[in-house]
Amino acid sequence: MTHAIPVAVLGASGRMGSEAVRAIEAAEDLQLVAALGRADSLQDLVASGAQVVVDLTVPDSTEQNVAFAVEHGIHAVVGTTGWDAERLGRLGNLLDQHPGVGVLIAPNFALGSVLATAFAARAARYFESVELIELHHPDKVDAPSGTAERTAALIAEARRDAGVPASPDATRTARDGARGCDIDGVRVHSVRLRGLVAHQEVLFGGAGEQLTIRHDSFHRESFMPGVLLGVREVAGHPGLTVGLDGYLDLQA
Ligand SMILES: NC(=O)C1=CN([C@@H]2O[C@H](COP(=O)(O)OP(=O)(O)OC[C@H]3O[C@@H](n4cnc5c(N)ncnc54)[C@H](OP(=O)(O)O)[C@@H]3O)[C@@H](O)[C@H]2O)C=CC1
Ligand SMILES: O=C(O)C1=N[C@H](C(=O)O)C[C@H](O)C1
Repeated sequence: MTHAIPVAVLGASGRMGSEAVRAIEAAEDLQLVAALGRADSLQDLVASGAQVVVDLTVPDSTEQNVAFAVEHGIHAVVGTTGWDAERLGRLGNLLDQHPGVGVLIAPNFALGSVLATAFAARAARYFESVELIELHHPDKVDAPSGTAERTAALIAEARRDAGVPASPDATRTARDGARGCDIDGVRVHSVRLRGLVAHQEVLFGGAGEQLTIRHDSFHRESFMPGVLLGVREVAGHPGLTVGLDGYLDLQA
């Protein structure tokens, strides 16, 4: 049998990090070599001998964590939000200087969510109107969700490519926030509610019809197969990959 991949988790005591620690410990082909939090030094990553780090921390720290990993030749699987175009650009440049290293930035590790986003991008050109609602637990620190940012961007790109005009909207007066935020012309509404985990609806409207593409994560175990897939695959995908779909064959 081949050796187990040594893996470190950053943000190991958080909601996602603790779930990832359990999943990695239960996987025979992976070995958890470090479970680190805010108080630990990133040097512990190097000392642990990790080949792959899973970053499940906070938007404020993820960029420096991943840069450190790349500079030390450690592949990174990143679920943390906050990776806007500027940060991705800087990471791409850094990876150019470390050509053997792979980084996966996965806005959502749940297979159903990855599929829902792909379906939404596919449907985007066929409807006059589109809006998006994301719904999460109230302990989430960022809004809108990273998944919503990515879904909206892909929908906008598909509509632009197909020459679809902006969604109709006659609103002339509105309270702040009433129409959500605007991501590339797609309105995104964020709900924070105790009892929820992670949910998203993409609403498409055409004359006399509506298509809703909804995904629900009821438990964080839904993200674990994607985390494990990322850990197993990242070394084989040098450079930057955005979206778990980059490791899946969604055309099949
Ligand atoms: N891609 C996906 O499928 C998913 C992504 N997420 C994203 O993952 C991130 C984490 O979410 P969640 O687990 O709910 O958040 P939590 O707040 O529960 O966990 C974050 C953890 O990171 C730790 N942390 C903060 N700063 C650092 C640092 N500099 N170095 C190491 N650890 C640090 C925190 O420690 P302390 O408590 O000491 O502050 C905390 O334990 C979010 O961005 C979220 O949006 C969440 C679910 C799924
Ligand atoms: O904070 C969360 O919980 C989640 N964060 C990610 C996001 O912002 O999209 C993924 C999932 O929605 C859960």
